[in-house]
Amino acid sequence: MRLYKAVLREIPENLKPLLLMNILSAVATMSLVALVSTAAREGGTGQISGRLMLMFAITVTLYHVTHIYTLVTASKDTERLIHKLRIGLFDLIRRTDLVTIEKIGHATLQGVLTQDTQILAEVLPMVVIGFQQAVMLLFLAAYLAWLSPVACILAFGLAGLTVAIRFSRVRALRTMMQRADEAEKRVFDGLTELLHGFKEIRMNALRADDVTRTLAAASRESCRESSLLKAQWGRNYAVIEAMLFSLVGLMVFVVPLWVAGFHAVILPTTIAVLFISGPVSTVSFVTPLVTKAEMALENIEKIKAQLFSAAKTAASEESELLEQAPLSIALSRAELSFRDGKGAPLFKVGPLNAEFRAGEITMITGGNGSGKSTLLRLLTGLIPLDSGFLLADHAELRIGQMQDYRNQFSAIFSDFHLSRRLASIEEPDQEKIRLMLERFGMQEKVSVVNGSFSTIDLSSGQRKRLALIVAELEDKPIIVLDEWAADQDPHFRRIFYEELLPDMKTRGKIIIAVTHDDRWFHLADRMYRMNEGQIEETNRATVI
Ligand SMILES: Nc1ncnc2c1ncn2[C@@H]1O[C@H](COP(=O)(O)OP(=O)(O)OP(=O)(O)O)[C@@H](O)[C@H]1O
Repeated sequence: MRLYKAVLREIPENLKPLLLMNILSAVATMSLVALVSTAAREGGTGQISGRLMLMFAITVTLYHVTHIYTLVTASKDTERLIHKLRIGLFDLIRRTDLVTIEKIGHATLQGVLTQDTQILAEVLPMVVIGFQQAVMLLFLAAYLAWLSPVACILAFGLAGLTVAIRFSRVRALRTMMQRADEAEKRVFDGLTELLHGFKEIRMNALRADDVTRTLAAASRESCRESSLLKAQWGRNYAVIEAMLFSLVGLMVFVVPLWVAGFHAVILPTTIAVLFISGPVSTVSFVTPLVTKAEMALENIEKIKAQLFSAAKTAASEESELLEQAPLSIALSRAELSFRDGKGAPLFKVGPLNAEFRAGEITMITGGNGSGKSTLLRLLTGLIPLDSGFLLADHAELRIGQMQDYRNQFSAIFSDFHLSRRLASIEEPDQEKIRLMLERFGMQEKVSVVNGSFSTIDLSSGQRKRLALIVAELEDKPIIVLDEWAADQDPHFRRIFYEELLPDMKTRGKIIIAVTHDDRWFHLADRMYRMNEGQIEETNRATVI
């Protein structure tokens, strides 16, 4: 029971009070059956005592209070469980390396963090109610056994048989749920394709037809799987209903034929059986939901385990600071292979040997797909090496130092993300921001208000300029720029190469720039060229 273990591990605080309330509510239900039976008997004589009415009112109140407590606590605890699971996942995600995150995929992570947690949120309170009703059934069974052992055996025999039939179908239902979930995921993927590729789709009828055809097929499949699943649910529900009516019939028509003197207890027994019907129905309704919640939790835990093992390799428990801001960083015999799902290598980078020094501009060039971005990811510690070493000031970096090492960088990757909040800067220097916005011709468009840019709805070149302003404000010892100037106009390109990079150099930064701008290669102190995953140091003249 994955679900039970998770509850025990994450939110054990209210389990005992919940159990107590469940027992009280079961006692209240049992008392209600007895009171209703007595009142029905007394009603036949034309006299109902006020004491009985008072006891009835107290018992109903007790049931109501315990039920409310169970519902409210279960809902609150479910949200608490989800919050804890999410916080755990957020923390693991931030500690995991980039390859693992990319391998798992954004869609899967989003699915786990939203859909699966949502399923838990909906289902867990119902499971608690199911448990409450199961406890109630135990007490009602005891009461029925006291009234008539034969009636108890027959009633619970039939109820047990129905629930057993339901259980035998759980595996089939689970498979159906999985198929319905997978079909729904294909619809989601198709929708993502439709929305992300909207521009291309609008411009090309053939592409639009193909995407909508695929999406329609996925939706049809999802419709079919969900219909099958819901039809099965409907059939199951009908079986339960038929069982409930059969139970009453059994008590009224069959048992009196077998058991001598049963007529004396026929009224309380029938009332007890009517009270059993609700809980049996709830328990059998909740059973497949447990399966659904278990599946959602399984998804969450699978991703959590994947993230955990990657996070464990990426960082040690003991975090260590570097002795100083590095004056040189290097890769030595560094290797990395991208592999497919079966482990077969797709692309190998390395062995890489390269050094980057403070007060130097190092430019990296190379064709598309030659491994430049991968080199930057390895050098910045975003992805771990398969073999070889990452060095700072000629000393191999220890796992515990990796976070502090990464903290030494400002980076603008080709797929950079610009955040509106200047979260990486403790106290933004307003004057410096104003001057930089002016230098980049952005003073009319953007300002910084309460530590956030007033807008980031800008052109891609303008967003890159803002990213560079952030990097300058961070003022880290190492700056990595992946084709920063590629989408800048000639004016800002010139400012970048002839003013900004030399200025950073004077301030003693390690500057690493991937670039194809051969017009400015002469400004590099060191040049590397990447080719099919290999790196070679080259002199500027050869490259030009
Ligand atoms: N996550 C990944 N999984 C599998 N292969 C990858 C992955 N990332 C990159 N590759 C492969 O590694 C090779 C190098 O990619 P990389 O992005 O480093 O090249 P690049 O030199 O930066 O290219 P470009 O100039 O086009 O940006 C490519 O063949 C690419 O297909």
